[in-house]
Amino acid sequence: MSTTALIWILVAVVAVLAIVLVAGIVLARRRRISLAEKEKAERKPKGGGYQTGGGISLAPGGTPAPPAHPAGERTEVDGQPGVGDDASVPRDSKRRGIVDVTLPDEQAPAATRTEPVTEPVPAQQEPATAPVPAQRPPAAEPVTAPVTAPVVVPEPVVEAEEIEPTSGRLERLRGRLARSRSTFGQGLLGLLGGGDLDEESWTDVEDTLLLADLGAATTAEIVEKLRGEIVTRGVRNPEQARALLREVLVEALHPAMPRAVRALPHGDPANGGKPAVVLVVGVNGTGKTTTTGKLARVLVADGRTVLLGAADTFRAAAAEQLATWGSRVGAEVVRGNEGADPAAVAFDAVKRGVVAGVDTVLVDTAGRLHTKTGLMDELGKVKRVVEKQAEVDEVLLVLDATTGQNGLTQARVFSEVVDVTGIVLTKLDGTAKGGIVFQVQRELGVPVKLVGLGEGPDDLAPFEPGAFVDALLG
Ligand SMILES: Nc1nc2c(ncn2[C@@H]2O[C@H](COP(=O)(O)OP(=O)(O)OP(=O)(O)O)[C@@H](O)[C@H]2O)c(=O)[nH]1
Repeated sequence: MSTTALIWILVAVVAVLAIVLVAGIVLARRRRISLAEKEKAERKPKGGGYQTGGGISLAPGGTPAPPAHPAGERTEVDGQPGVGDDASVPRDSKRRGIVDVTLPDEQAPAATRTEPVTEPVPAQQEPATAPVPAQRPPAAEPVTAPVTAPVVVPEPVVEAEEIEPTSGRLERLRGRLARSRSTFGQGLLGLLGGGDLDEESWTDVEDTLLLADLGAATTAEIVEKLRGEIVTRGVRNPEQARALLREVLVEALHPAMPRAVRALPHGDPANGGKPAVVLVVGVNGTGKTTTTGKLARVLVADGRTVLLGAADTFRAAAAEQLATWGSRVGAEVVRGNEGADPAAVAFDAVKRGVVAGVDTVLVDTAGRLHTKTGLMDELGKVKRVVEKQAEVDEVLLVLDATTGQNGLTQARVFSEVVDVTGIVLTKLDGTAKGGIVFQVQRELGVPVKLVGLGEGPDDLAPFEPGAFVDALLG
C-alpha cells in the first residue's frame, strides 16, 4: 500500500472519530435538556397543599383569600379570641372596627356629632357637689349628642325578684367546682395521703398541679413547701395531709389581698356625692355582660341603687341582654345605638348616674378589638372620658377560666392597657382547671375578687381563698 493510500485511510478514520465525538456531545446535551424538562414537567404547582418536613404550609399565590381566622367561628363556648387576634365576628350583628369611629369636630353642631366627648366641657368642671341637671349650663348639654344619644331605659321593677344573699355563696355553690375538685380532692389528696412519698409520687403531685393550670412557678413553690412541711411536721395520715395541703394552697392564694369590690359611692349621691364607677372589661364571650348583670343584683340585694351602661356596642344583643338584667333588678340602663362609640356611651351612663344620684354605675365595655393598640385606644378613651364625670373606682377584668393559658395572655394584655384592679373568673363551674386562680393572681398581682359558677343570675360568688380551697378539697 502506498504512502498516499495510508494517509487517506488515516484521514478517513480521524474524520469518522470526529463525527462520532460531535454526535456524542450533541446526544449528551440533548439528554441533559430532556432530563431538566422532565423535572420541570413533574414539578407541582407552587405550594399546592404541599407541606414541607418542617411543617410549613404553603398556599398557592393568587388563590382566594385564606379561610377566615378561627376567631370568626369562636363563640362563648369554644376557644375564646385572644387580645390581638382578629376580631371575632359578633354573634348576631355586623362587625364594626374601632377604626370606624369618627371623631367629632370640636366645633361641630351637636346634632352631627358621633362622639359626645373629646375634651373637658364646662359641665365636667363643675364642683363635684353641684346638683347636676339643674345647674348645668345649656351649653354643656351637647356633650351627650343625639347621634350617640343615650337611650335611657328606666326599668321599674315590675316583679321584685328574690335575690340570693351574697354571703356564703361560695359555700352554697361549692358543688359547681366538682370538676376541679376531682383533681385536687381525689387526685392530690390521694397522692399525699397514701403513705410514703417517693420521687415518682412527687412528680405525680407536680403533674396534677400543672394539669389543674396552676402554672410552673406556683406548682414548684407549692411542691417545695409540701415536701418540706411533710418532713418537718411528720405528716403520716390523710387528715394531716389534708390540713397541710389546705394551708399551703390557701397561702398560695394570698388571703391578705384586698378583695372588696369598690362599688360604693363617694359620699351621699342624693347630696351631691358621686357614684362609684366600675368598668367591666375583657374579651368578648368571657361573660362580661352576665357578670355585670349578676353584680348589679349583688348590689341591689345590698340595698344599693345601680345604673348600667351598655358600652358594648359591637353586639346589638349585648345591650338587650344588659337591659334585661337591668329590668330584673330595677336598674336604669343607658345604651347607645349599635356601633356607637363605647366611650360615648360610657360617658353618658356615668353622667346619667351622677344626675340620677345612683350609688353605682356599672359599665359593660366591649372587648372585641383587632389589636392591642386598638384595645389601648378604646379602653384608655373609655376611662379618660368617664373620669371627666366621676372617678373610676374599679376595673374588673373578666376572664373565662376554661380558656386556660389564653385567658392568661388576655389578662396580661389588659393589665398593660388599663389599671386592672380586680379579676372575675367566670365559668369555673365548667372546668377542671380551677388552678388558674392561683396563676392569674400570681401573674398579675391583682386579686381575684369574684368567681362565676354558673349561668344563673345569682351564680356569682365573692372569692374567698379558704372557702375556695375547701371546695376544691371536697
Ligand atoms: N357556665 C357558666 N357560664 C357563664 C358564666 N358566666 C357567663 N356565662 C355564659 O357565657 C356566655 C357569654 O356571656 P356574656 O355575658 O354574653 O359574655 P360577654 O363577654 O358579655 O360577651 P360579648 O357581649 O360577646 O362581648 C353566656 O352564655 C353566659 O351565660 C359562668 O360563670 N358559668
